Amino acid sequence: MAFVCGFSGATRRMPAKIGGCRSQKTFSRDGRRSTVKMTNEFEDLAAQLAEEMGGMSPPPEIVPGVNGMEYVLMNHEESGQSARVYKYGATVQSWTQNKREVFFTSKEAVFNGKKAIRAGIPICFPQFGPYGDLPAHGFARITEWEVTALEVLEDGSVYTELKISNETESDLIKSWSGDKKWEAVYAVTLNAGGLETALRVTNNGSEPIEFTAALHNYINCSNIEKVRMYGLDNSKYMDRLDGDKKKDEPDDMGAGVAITEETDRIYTNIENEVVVFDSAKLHVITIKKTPTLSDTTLWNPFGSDGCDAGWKSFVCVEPAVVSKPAVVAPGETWTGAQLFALE
Ligand SMILES: O=P(O)(O)OC[C@H]1O[C@@H](O)[C@H](O)[C@@H](O)[C@@H]1O
Repeated sequence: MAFVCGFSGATRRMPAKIGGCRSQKTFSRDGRRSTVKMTNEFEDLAAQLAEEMGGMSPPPEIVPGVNGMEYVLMNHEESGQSARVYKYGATVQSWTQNKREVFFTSKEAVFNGKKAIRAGIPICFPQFGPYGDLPAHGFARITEWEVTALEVLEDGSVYTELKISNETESDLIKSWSGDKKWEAVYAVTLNAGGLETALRVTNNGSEPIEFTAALHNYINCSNIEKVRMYGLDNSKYMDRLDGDKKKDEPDDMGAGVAITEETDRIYTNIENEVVVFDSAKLHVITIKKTPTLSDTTLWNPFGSDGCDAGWKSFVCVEPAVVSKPAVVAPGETWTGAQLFALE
C-alpha cells in the first residue's frame, strides 16, 4: 500500500535496508522488487548515473555522531538540503540548505542518551511542559527511537521514519501507557519544498488516548533583537509567565512580533503559517502546520536566571497542541505535521 506524506503527497518507493548497511539495497524496477548486492563497482556506477541525471539523492543512512550516538544523515541533492536526525529523541538536530543552518544547537547541549538534546527539534510528547505527571515535555525527547524507514520516494524526496510505542523499553513509557496500546511514528522528509516533520500517533487499544505535544523548534538567529515573527498578531495567547492568563496580541501593523523581554507564550488557534524573519542573516523561515497543531508557542528566556548562555542566538517557535489536548479514538491515527521553508 502506498503511503502518502503529509504535505507533499509523495508516495513511498525504493526502500533501503535499515541499519546503515551499504552492501544490500532493494530497488523497485518495473513494479518488481529485486535485491541487489551492492559492490563497489555498482556504487560507482550508481554515483556516476546520479551525477549525469543532475543529482539524484542517496538514501538516508545511519552514522555515528557526537559521543558515538547515532543519527540519520539525509541529503536532498537537487535543493542542496541536508539534515541530521538523532535516534535519541528523534531529534532533528540540524537542517541546512546550501550550507545555511536553520537550527540552533546549544553549546551546553548534552549528548549522553540521558538528557534531551538542546538542539533543532526536540519532540514534546505526550506532555507539553509541566501539564501532567511526566517530566517536563514528556518522554519522546529522552527516548531512543527505532528507525523504521530510510528511503528515497517516487518524487525524489528523501524520507526517514522513526518509531516508539507502548512496547519501547522505558519505565516512563510503561508508567504512562498502563493498558494503553499506541505507537508514535515520526516522519522526516526533505523535498523541493523544504523540511517536513510529521508526528503520527496511532491508538491500537480500546480506550481513547489523550495527550499534549509540540515540535519544539529551536531556530538559530543572529541576535534575538534582529528577529521578528509574522502571523501571530490579532490573536490570543496564554502568558506562561503570568499564570497562563489569557491576553491579546494586537495587530502588529506589519511590524511583526519582537522579543524584548523574557517571553513564554502559547498562542491559541493560530491557523496560518508563521514566518520568522532574521534581518541580519536575511533568513526568511516559513513554518506551515496542520490544523491539528492549532497552538504555536513562542519562547525565549532573554537572559533569565539559569538560562542557556546562548539565549541571544535562538528563538523557539513551536507548533503545538496544548490548550485543547488531542484525543485519539481507538483505531484512529492523529497526525501533527509542520513544513519548513527557507528563503
Ligand atoms: O527543556 P528546554 O529545551 O530547556 O525548553 C524549556 C522551555 O520549553 C518551552 O517550550 C516552554 O514554553 C518553556 O516554558 C520552557 O522553559
